[in-house]
Amino acid sequence: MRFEIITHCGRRSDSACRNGFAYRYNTPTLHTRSLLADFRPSLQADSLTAVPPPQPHRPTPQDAPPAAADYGVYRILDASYNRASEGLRTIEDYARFVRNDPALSRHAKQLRHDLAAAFATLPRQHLLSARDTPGDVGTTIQTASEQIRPSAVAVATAAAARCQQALRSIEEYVKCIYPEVAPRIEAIRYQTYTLEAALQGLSQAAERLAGARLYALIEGGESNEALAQTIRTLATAGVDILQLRDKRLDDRTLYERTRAATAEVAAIDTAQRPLLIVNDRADIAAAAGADGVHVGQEELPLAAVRRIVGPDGIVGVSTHNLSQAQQAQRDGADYIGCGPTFTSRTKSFAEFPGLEFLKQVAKQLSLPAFAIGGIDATNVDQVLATGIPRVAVSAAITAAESPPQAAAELKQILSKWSLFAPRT
Ligand SMILES: Cc1ncc(COP(=O)(O)OP(=O)(O)O)c(N)n1
Ligand SMILES: Cc1nc(C(=O)O)sc1CCOP(=O)(O)O
Ligand SMILES: [Mg+2]
Repeated sequence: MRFEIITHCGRRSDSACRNGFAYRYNTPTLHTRSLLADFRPSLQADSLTAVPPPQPHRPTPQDAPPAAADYGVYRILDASYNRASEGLRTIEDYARFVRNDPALSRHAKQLRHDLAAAFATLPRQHLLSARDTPGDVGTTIQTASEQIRPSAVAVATAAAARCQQALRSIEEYVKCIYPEVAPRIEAIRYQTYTLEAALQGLSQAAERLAGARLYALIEGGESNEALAQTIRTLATAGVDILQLRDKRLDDRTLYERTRAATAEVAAIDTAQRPLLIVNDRADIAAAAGADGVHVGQEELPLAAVRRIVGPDGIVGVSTHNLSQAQQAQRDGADYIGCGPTFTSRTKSFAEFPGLEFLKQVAKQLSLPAFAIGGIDATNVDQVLATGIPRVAVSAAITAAESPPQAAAELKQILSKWSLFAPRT
């Protein structure tokens, strides 16, 4: 992604930009947030929008009672300020309580404070005295779309749009009385576009993970086309996450298989598109454009993996006891594998934490947890009874006479259970 610092907006008079920098991102991408993190050191410590610190409000001729002609402008500024602040708070709540994302939360909170600082330079008593909620003809105007909010991210996205509109209104009308405030509002408005891009981009992968029940581990197959065919049939059968796990392949072949798998998954209709995870290799996952990587207790630590796949990459961690599961959650894993549960045809183990471990995880952890190890349609009910509604399997599907049929049967059993069973 490329972005530019605009110090003199050619299309507007110098005065409009004299005091402020506007940061405009040309092509917001999923990595906007990580770039912003890189860019932040050059911004003022206490603000995301590089603007002069708020000057204390000094009496000016404007502090005389507002001229009748300005009364309506103060009403607009007061209402739009409240709308923008409420919108930023709504985004912050989503980032903090739904996404558990500290950077996104901090970004929204800082913009709310930047907006308050910009308004601190306006005479507050004029804004309050112009407020006339009972006389506001707009309070009863409702549209049908305002009542439709299908998901938490839809709420946050609608809040971002409302916030941008309110900030644009402030930016234009404040020029009537305090033109020097307009560039500060413009800089905040551009930051809300970055927020909106991050909400959109991050939530799609996170929401698909949150809704995932059936996770299949597959090998690289004999060719890219054979792998693509496997991906198509398992996605159609309802597999939510595909993990490319093939210890036989050299790096070059694993990379090529992952590239082919990434392209195949991208061509699948959104409603049936599985997440694509690479086993062990964060470098290959990142280089090939997969959705993420799965690492065991002996692979790179999560912090190192996160640096490779970036803040938007999905990172799963294998866990074999409650302590490892709790540590993975503390480290910021997006999901965990919990096993081995039963004897596996794919990998041998000396110890089996089994169903007891699953019960502990179901009671004490909040991130998505996939039971793994020897699970198939004959014993999956025992897993579900522990309170874990998600499973990761290999042989139950790949060694079945009809892998898509085995996948569909497992998915049908899993779909009967809520993903968010109450913790007993
Ligand atoms: C979903 C899921 N859970 C656990 C594992 C096991 O990963 P790991 O311990 O790294 O062992 P290998 O798969 O590398 O043999 C997994 N791959 N996926
Ligand atoms: C790769 C792997 N890891 C496990 C763990 O417990 O960490 S169990 C396992 C094998 C999963 O294959 P199947 O479904 O055929 O048993
Ligand atoms: Mg591994």
